[in-house]
Amino acid sequence: MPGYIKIGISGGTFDPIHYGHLIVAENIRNTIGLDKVIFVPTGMPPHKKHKNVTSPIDRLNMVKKAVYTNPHFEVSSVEVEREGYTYTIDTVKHFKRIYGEKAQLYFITGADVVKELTTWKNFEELFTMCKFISALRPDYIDESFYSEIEHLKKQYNADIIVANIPMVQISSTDIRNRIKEGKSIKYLLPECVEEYIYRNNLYIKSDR
Ligand SMILES: Nc1ncnc2c1ncn2[C@@H]1O[C@H](COP(=O)(O)OP(=O)(O)OP(=O)(O)O)[C@@H](O)[C@H]1O
Ligand SMILES: O=C(O)c1ccc[n+]([C@@H]2O[C@H](COP(=O)([O-])O)[C@@H](O)[C@H]2O)c1
Repeated sequence: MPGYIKIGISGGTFDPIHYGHLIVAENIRNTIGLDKVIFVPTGMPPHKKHKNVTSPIDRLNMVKKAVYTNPHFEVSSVEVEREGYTYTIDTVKHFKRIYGEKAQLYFITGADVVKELTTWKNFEELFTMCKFISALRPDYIDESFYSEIEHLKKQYNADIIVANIPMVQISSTDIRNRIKEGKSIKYLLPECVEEYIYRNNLYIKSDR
């Protein structure tokens, strides 16, 4: 259909962004034929109320640096700029307003997030507004993952695709722990992000 574009939205805390996020987004872009992927760092994530998350501005800066060299990747500060807790339903409505009916939105998640989708604000309405694509993730794939996908499809008519792409064993938690323990984080995230972390003394005293 002429003028019809496919947009991926990669939402995350990105504390920090790493090659897992980037490799998954690029592979999904290729597999699904997305025109672009917009990375949306969370502002105040409601599900991490009790955790000590790095400032939104530092997380946004790291995402900007990480995606800079990919012409198909963009960054949106819409959640970082929003007052109060940030919810995906508001973000998807924001992109619907911008791109209108000419776009199909695909929200990209990892397998760990799939099991939490029914706890999200207005998730039933969200399922009517965008498709979901889940990347497999080591340690999160078992019988219950696939039965949850079937449940979401059957019960809520969710359009949710499991991406057939290689798994990447990298997490932000592991990166933060390595920094705290004085270990190397080389090859887990782009060098420009690594430099940003050390220049700004991030995660050295992380209590997560
Ligand atoms: N290695 C990975 N493979 C597939 N999906 C991933 C991977 N890392 C993160 N994701 C997905 O990216 C989104 C944002 O993740 P997030 O920024 O919380 O990273 P994380 O590595 O899971 O962080 P943390 O270890 O702090 O929980 C989530 O949907 C998550 O499932
Ligand atoms: O909208 C919600 O209620 C909601 C609840 C929990 C998580 N999310 C979104 O899920 C995405 C991944 O979150 P996280 O914690 O795995 O980085 C991120 O974009 C969050 O805003 C959204």
